[in-house]
Formats: sequence, C-alpha cells, structure tokens
Amino acid sequence: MDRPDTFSSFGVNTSVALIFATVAIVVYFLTNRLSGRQRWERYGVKHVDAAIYQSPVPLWEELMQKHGPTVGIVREVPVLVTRDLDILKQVLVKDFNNFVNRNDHMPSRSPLGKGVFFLRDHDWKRIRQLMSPSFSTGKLKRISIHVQDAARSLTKVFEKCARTDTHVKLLHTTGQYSTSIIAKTAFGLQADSIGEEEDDHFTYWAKNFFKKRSKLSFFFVLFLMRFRKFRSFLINDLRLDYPDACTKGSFTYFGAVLEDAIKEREKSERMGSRHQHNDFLQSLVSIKVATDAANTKSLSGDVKNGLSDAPASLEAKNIPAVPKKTITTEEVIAQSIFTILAAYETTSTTLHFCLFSLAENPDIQEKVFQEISEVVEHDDPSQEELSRLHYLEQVIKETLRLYPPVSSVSRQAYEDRTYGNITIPAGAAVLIPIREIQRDPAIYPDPETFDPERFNEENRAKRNPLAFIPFGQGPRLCIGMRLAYLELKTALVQILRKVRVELSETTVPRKGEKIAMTYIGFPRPEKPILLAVKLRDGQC
Ligand code: HEM
Repeated sequence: MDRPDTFSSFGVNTSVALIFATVAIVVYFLTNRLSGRQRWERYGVKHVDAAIYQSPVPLWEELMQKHGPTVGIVREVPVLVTRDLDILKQVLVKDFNNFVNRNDHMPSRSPLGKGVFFLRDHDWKRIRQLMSPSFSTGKLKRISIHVQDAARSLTKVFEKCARTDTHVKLLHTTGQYSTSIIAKTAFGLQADSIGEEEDDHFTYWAKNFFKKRSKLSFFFVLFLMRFRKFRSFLINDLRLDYPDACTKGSFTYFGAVLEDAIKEREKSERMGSRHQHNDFLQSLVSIKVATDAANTKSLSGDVKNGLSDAPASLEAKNIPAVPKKTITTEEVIAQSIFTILAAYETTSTTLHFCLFSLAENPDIQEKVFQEISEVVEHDDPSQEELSRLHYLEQVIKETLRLYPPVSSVSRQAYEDRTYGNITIPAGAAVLIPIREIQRDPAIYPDPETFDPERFNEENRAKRNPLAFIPFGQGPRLCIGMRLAYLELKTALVQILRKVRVELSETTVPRKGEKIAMTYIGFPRPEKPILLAVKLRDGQC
C-alpha cells in the first residue's frame, strides 16, 4: 500500500514558502496587528497579543486563564475568543442569521474545502438541506442493522484479547469500527478490517487523510495558516504540495472510488432501474439526477423560489439567486469525503476515551454494566432499549465534556452587533473554545474529574445548556450527532456486557495521571492507549 506523501517535495517547496513567509510576516505586523489592537479596544474588548505560531488548544487555554472569558486577538480578521454563554447564545442561536458562516478555511487542493462544514451563505443552506434527510430518525433506524454488525465484530476483538491475554489497541480498533460503519451506511462499501493488524484501503486513507507531521513542520504550517490568501496562493496557484493539509494519496483514492460509484448509480437511476442502495450517496445522486433534468427544462421560474426561506441577512447582501435543490458531481464528492472524515475521527476518539475512562473508574463501569443487564434483553439492543440507558448516556456525555473531539468552532459576523458592553464588528470572527467552556471550574467544579453525575437530570436542569456543546449548537449544529450516539451506545453495550476493560501495568497514562495530549489535527493522546480486557463471568 502506498504511504502518504508526507515530506515528498519538502526541499524546493519549503524554500519558496520561506521567502513568501518572510514577506508575509512584515506585512502582517505592519498592518493587521497594530490596527487590530486599536480596533478591539474601540469595541470595548480587551485586546491581547497572541503568538501566531501557537497551537490553538493550548492558546485558548492560556488566554482564558490569563485574561478572563472574553478577549480579542487579531489574525487575518479580528477574532473574539469568548466563553461568555450569554454572548454565545446570541451568536449560535438567537442571532444566527447574522452568524451563518464559520471563519474556517480548508487549505487544500482536495475537494474537502467544498464540504458543508466550510460552505458559506446559500451554498451552505442548500447543501445542508439536501443532506439532512439522510440523518433522519427513520434513516437511522434502517442503518442500525449495520451498526449492530460492526459492534459485534468489534466486541469479538475485545473477547479475543481477553482469551489470549493481550492488550486492545484502542484507537486503532475504534477507528476501524467507525470507518466500517460510515463506508457501509453512507456509500454501500465494504471496509471491514475490524481487529486486523493492517487496515483495508478505505480505513487506511480515512486515517491518513491529513498529513502526519512532525511538531516542527506542524508549527511551520500553522504559521503559514495565519495568512490564508497567501497559503491558498502557494497551494492553488504555485501548486506546492507541502503546505497542503491533506495527503494527495487520500483524495486521489476517495475521488476515484466515489467518482466510479456516482457514475454507476447515476446511470442506473437515469435508466429507471430500481436501485438497491438506500444510503447517503444514493440520496445525493438521486437529487442530482432529478434536478439535472428539471433544470434543463426550466432555468428561470424555479430559481427565485429557492430563496424564499433564506436568512434575511443573506437576502440583504444580494447574494446571487441559486436553485434550491441542485448539486454538482464535485459537490457530491466533497460532501462524501467530508462525511467520511467527520464520522471517522470524532466517533472513534470518543469511543476510545470513553473506554479508557471506564477502565480508570471500575465503579462507574460496574454501574453501566448493571444498567445494561437490567434494560437490554435482546442480543442486538433495540433503539427503544438504547434510549432507556440513561446512565450510559451520562457516561458518554461526561467523556465528550472532558475530551471534545472538536475543540473549538467559529462563526463570522455579517453586520456589527452589540451585546452588553461588547461590540462584534462586521467581518469579525467569534471563536468558541468548546474545550475551555466544558472545563470551566465555575460551571463544572473539579473539572478534571470524570463524574457522569454531572449529567443526571437534576444537575443538567441547573446548568445553562450552552455549557455543554461538543456537537456545537443552533442551526449549524453537527448533522451526525444522533448517528454518533447510536454508534457509541451500541458499541459500549455490546462490549461491556461481554468483557471488563482495565488499566494494566503497562497502560499509559497510569491511574490518576493526566493524559498527555497532542492537538496536531484532532485531539488525541500522545501515546496510544492500550487496555487490558477480562471476560465477564459466564462468558467463555
Ligand atoms: C462524537 C462524534 C461527533 C462530534 C463530537 C462532532 C462534532 C461536531 C461539531 C462541534 C461540529 C460543528 C458544529 C457547530 O459549528 O456548531 C460538527 C459539524 C459537522 N459534523 Fe459532526 N461530530 C461528530 C460526529 C459526526 C458524524 C458521525 C457525522 C456524519 C456522519 C458528522 C458530520 C458533521 C457535519 C456534516 C458537520 C457540518 C455541519 C454544518 O456545517 O452544517 N459529525 N460536528
């Protein structure tokens, strides 16, 4: 199997990048920073200087600790970093029409940048509407059979480790679990390497979509990222490979697989054959085929209708009208690739931190086991049974509180807004540090302790709902939230009723130690976690 092209064209590319970077620094300091500082102070916000090469998570942590809940910094645009829940309620929910877009940008030639996460204005609204039905309750019910299959295979890996007295390679295996589900349920593809030492191609490229970088290389790229247009120029115009976030092999692989699948499905759809597929890809292809035909017939009448429910601020900005239901092949590929990534890393790291936390807290694990024994009667837990596992849900939520796979999200203001003493000027970004909100000791006393009781009904009722936002909040909230809970609950039920997970002599971190995390890409432990496994009584 080809390895990712990690450092392929490092030499020449880096020299060119360095020259441009030097010029960019001068321009940056002379323009953005000096004027930016004055600007934030004018808007009633304390401005702080933040190192431009610093990794995001430690940076937000440091800023919040030193300067309080709301501070302004300057990047290419002014950024308000805030964990003030009243401001966040306005930005994410009440005043959403003024904050539809994220301030994120995918620096890559891969189609990922056209994924719904990065889309803006009407493009986002159009694609989000097209994707939503694929994540409905009815669709989830239909795909739960595949989730059950994958959870059974995953459990066999744990049982095998218990019988052979070997450790479970946690992230390796949970990653295989989540990719196998997304491959099957979204694209009708088989990617079943659960428990194998070597990943199948689909899983391999999902795991290696982003370049694996050394710390030095990561900070250099992080530094370049501060200059969005400049980096885009390096990647798209100069076609330099080094600053690109994604490995070429991965987008070549997924592009080819998806293009073939789309062509084949489009062909059978046009021929009117009653297709067998009932997945995410099929629903996008069906829309494409239907609207290609409709749009060829009439290009005028329908177009205006598409805007009838657009946010007022979008209307005001005179963004050109687009048909409501259309999608191009390129967009289908982009949504598909984004979905693979969104579903793989987030769910697998959560499952892995959840199992680690249960191994660290045997009492909590026993309580989960008791609940499963009382509630689940079927070999494969039904949706109704899963919905009654309240304590298990508390455990998952506590895991997502301590280890949110997405550490922060952003929104960008169309127009000026003033909330209390603080003004967010038009064009500024609001950075929402999810991890810092969920570790705020004023909201969660003793925040480092794993305590699922924080999510019992009584404690939840006392808290501002915005204090727990691992899936974001408002109309742009994570589209896959219910699928993620389904995958997590199903896997935990199947595993925990067969085996007990434990820390062993060799598990790092040791009991009570903090996990050394890396925030290069998604948050994960610096060293892979290995767990010991014991069969439960009665299992052989
Ligand atoms: C534990 C699992 C997951 C977590 C913690 C998570 C978290 C998030 C967060 C924080 C956002 C940004 C929300 C915002 O800005 O308000 C997001 C967006 C998104 N997520 Fe997830 N996610 C998870 C699983 C999934 C899965 C399984 C899928 C799909 C199968 C998915 C698809 C998406 C998509 C498409 C978006 C972009 C939504 C938009 O911009 O309209 N996620 N996710």
